[in-house]
Amino acid sequence: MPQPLSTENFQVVPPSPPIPFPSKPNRELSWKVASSLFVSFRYAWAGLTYAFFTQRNFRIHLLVGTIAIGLSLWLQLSRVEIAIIGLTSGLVLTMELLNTALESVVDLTVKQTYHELAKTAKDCAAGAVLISAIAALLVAGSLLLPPLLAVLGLV
Ligand SMILES: Nc1ncnc2c1ncn2[C@@H]1O[C@H](COP(=O)(O)OP(=O)(O)OP(=O)(O)O)[C@@H](O)[C@H]1O
Repeated sequence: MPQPLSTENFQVVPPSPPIPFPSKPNRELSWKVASSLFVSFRYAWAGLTYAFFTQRNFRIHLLVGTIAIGLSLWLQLSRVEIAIIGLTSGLVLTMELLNTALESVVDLTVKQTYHELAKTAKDCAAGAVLISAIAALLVAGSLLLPPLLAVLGLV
């Protein structure tokens, strides 16, 4: 027959106070917070122009992505195919921007000193860009290349 539960082995925990729902972001450590949506876009644009003028790889990926989207429109691929090519091109550029952001944070943290963790962070970020670029190549190879070769009369 089941024994009635005893409270002897239980610890009475007072109920914790409810966690207040944050009405404002906690950004006390930030030097500056964008005051409006328009200002946020301006900072985002500043990041994009910084990456464009300082990162050769970003410029290359932007050019290749633009060519890929232009070709997919010219070859009249389906809407889904154009969307996949657009998404993949955007992914590579996004990875490149995140890589640039992470490089800046690492440099800010360790300056010009060697640190094994700095190396891991930068190498992994570079690896992420490489993976996205390989994925983009696969997408281009399977969606763009066959119709392009057909239009050029090579198959
Ligand atoms: N502070 C550091 N400590 C240890 N290794 C570092 C440090 N800074 C850079 N490295 C090594 O040097 C490599 C190149 O660094 P860099 O800052 O040029 O990054 P990157 O990703 O190659 O740059 P980019 O994307 O501009 O080509 C890194 O991948 C990392 O292996």
